[in-house]
Amino acid sequence: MTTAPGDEAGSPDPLHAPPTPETGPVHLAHTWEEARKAAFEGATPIPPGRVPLGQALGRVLVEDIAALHDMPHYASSAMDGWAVNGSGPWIVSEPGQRLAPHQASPIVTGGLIPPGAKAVLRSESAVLGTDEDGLPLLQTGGTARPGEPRNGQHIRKAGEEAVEGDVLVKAGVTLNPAHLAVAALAGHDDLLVRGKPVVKLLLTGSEVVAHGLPAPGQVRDTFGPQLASVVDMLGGIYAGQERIGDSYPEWLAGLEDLPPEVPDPAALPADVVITTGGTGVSHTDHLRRAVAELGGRLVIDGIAMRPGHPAVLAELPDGRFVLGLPGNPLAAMMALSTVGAPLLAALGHGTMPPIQHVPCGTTIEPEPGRTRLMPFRLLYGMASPAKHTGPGMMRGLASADGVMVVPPHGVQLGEPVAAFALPWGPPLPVPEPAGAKPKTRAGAKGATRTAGKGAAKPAGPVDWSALLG
Ligand SMILES: Nc1nc2c(c(=O)[nH]1)N[C@H]1C(S)=C(S)[C@@H](COP(=O)(O)OP(=O)(O)OC[C@H]3O[C@@H](n4cnc5c(N)ncnc54)[C@H](O)[C@@H]3O)O[C@H]1N2
Ligand code: MOO
Repeated sequence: MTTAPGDEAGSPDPLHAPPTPETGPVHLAHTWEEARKAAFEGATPIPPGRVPLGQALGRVLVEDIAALHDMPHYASSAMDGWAVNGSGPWIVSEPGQRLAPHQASPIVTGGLIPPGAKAVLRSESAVLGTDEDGLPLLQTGGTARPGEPRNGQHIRKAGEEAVEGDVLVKAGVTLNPAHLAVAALAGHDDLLVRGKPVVKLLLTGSEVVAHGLPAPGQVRDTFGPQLASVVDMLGGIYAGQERIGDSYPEWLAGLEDLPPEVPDPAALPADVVITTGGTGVSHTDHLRRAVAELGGRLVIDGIAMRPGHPAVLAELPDGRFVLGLPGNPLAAMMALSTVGAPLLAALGHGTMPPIQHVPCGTTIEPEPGRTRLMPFRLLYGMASPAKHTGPGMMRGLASADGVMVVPPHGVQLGEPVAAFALPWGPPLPVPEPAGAKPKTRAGAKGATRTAGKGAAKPAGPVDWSALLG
């Protein structure tokens, strides 16, 4: 928690103040664009690794899945009934033994076909009686059709699905549940998949409570409920969270990644640790000091943007990245979009998250020296800044269609402004090239009819909800 006076309303502070001749230039190492680039270029794609089948869903396969044995690997019965050799009647012998001609033995579905067996007679097509010596004798009967059982009937032959070495799934696919089942049938316990960053969360702040209504001085945690899913949407593997207070030893231990007292073989080592809070300059903000004590280096130390300017990206000597998000909820999500999204994309073999342009629905005044990230709602195809977007708020982002990247020199009404989609939201609309004709399908159900030259009525009812903020 930052105990120095906050900057909720944009009051002067050492980092936000514009440069003056007295103070000299404010040093925020990176512009918004530079920070994205530094995060993307500072990370190398994680090499492929083997993961157990239970953790392979959604991963990209790097090595073909080939059958490690014939599938099925033994001949088995497809029915409950009798394994038989030759035509009936059959003398009944012990299960599993070699069958001589005119011998049969009981078998269940999936059971190993005994040597000598030529077919399986379903139990409902068989009648078990006795011969004149009182010994068990099997005959066809019941529902048996003429000629039943034919040679090979109801026997699943070994190798009828695949023979050893057959390629079942080609490298490059994104693994679905059926692929995992095939891999199991083929005898695999794990698969070689493309690297993907494992992310752990370190949520800090002794004032943060995870349940119920917080007392004055406490805040309800906004990160626990959302960050795991956002990490997943950004291409990471969420691997758990730890909550700590504001003391330096807790920070140090939280970042140290000491092996647990009881080792957990299923635990994944983190590639990225995302911390929340503690990026400020008060006596309770320990991120930079802990990184320094662990021998880490700062890749990004502050970004000329708002909100989210104190964001930090560091790399520890063991190769883990530490992404320090500011404690203010909206600031944290903007820092995550700016630094976390490119970082996770690069580690996971992805491309730089795209930036598009949307027409700005209002004029936004210049604010020299920093980029502003403004959640917006689309209103008649124009980006209109959402309300309730203070650094500590989430209401505006919760109703937003995307985030505008407003350059320091501002934007004019109608001018295209850079923007990005939200990880959980639909893609931003692609603007139609100037002069493009509206698409119509002649005779299509519900197609808009043009009334006169080029005039088109809106296709559906007008959505006024964006006006409500
Ligand atoms: N003297 C200065 N003070 C501050 C500056 C500055 O430049 N000079 N920058 C302000 C800005 S901007 C931000 S952003 C914050 C960064 O603060 P920290 O990263 O150190 O975070 P904390 O101080 O721990 O918390 C800030 C704020 O966020 C609340 N918080 C923390 N965790 C959670 C959570 N899990 N869920 C909801 N809210 C959380 C915390 O209670 C504080 O209100 O520094 C400013 N100050
Ligand atoms: O407002 Mo701070 O800019 O929350 O990052």
